[in-house]
Amino acid sequence: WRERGSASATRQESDSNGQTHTRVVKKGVKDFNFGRTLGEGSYSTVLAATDRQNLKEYAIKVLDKRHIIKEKKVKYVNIERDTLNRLTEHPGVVRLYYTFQDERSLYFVLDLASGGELLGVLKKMGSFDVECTRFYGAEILDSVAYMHSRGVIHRDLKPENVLLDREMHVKITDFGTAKILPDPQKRAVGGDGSSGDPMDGAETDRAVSFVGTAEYVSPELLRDKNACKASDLWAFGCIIYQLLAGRPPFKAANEYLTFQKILALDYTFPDGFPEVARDLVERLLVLDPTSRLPVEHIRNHRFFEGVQWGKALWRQKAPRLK
Ligand SMILES: NC(=O)c1nn(CC2CCNCC2)c2c1CCc1cnc(N=C3C=CCC=C3)nc1-2
Repeated sequence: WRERGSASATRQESDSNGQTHTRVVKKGVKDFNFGRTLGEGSYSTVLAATDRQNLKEYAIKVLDKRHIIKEKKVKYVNIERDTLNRLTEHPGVVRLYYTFQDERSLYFVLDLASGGELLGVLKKMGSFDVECTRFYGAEILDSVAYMHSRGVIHRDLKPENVLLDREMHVKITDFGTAKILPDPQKRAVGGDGSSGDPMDGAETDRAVSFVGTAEYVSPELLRDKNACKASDLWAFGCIIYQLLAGRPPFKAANEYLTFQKILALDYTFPDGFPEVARDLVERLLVLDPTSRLPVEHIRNHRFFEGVQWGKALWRQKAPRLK
């Protein structure tokens, strides 16, 4: 399994002539103290870990090689690693520092988000007010816009995958089901490396083997197996609704009934749902992905009036959750 990621440690060594050389040393399991389990997947476990040399804390995703091969998931593991290697320059995305392996497992050394899941905080609060929804909505949107600009569709955006760091800023995770778009430079597109086309990434000719989490799945994925950038914006609309209402817009007794509600756009706003947010959600929860509000128009929507986008957003103090 070819490894990627920057060298993780260096050591100064002198040779017989007294010459000092810098040796690149790959870290390994013995360099970490492993702590609590943060999450479990069908072929991976995520553990909190501390680097014994510099005491830095990480989340280390341990993937069982035998299980990956048996479950035919090698492609997904490579997609996840390649996706994470593309998304290294944004504060809102969990960063992959480096990987290493041993006989049995692969190890992804990742940012630790010690604040847990946004969903956990939402459950404690019941629902967020407009100010908190605006802040967390802005950080999620900024992170999704960055992913899309790097040719990545998340495809399973949901409050469980929106983590919080120590300062309660957003860290989006779980790219195991992400989709990497063909390099737009190879197609006639605009200069910023992103086609800007909401249908970018639509899989029209190949069967899509993955469907996200029922409550946040887009109608196009259910109807035509099309996963495109606009599918992440549908999930974003569901998240904005859920932060303010305390529940997702489409939820039924089982997955099949939830899918029927999505395809029929069968949802209502609770009394007291803020008008300005309602207008934004109504422009995102649109059945036709090409008619959904694109990222730049979302940023300029009056719901986000006063938000300082870019670095300033990530430098400000997260609002006290009340
Ligand atoms: N699948 C992953 O890559 C992954 N899974 N987790 C834990 C999951 C728990 C269920 N909801 C989705 C995330 C992580 C990561 C990346 C790296 C990562 C970094 N920090 C945390 N932190 C947590 C802290 C408290 C509770 C859960 C997660 N978790 C992860």
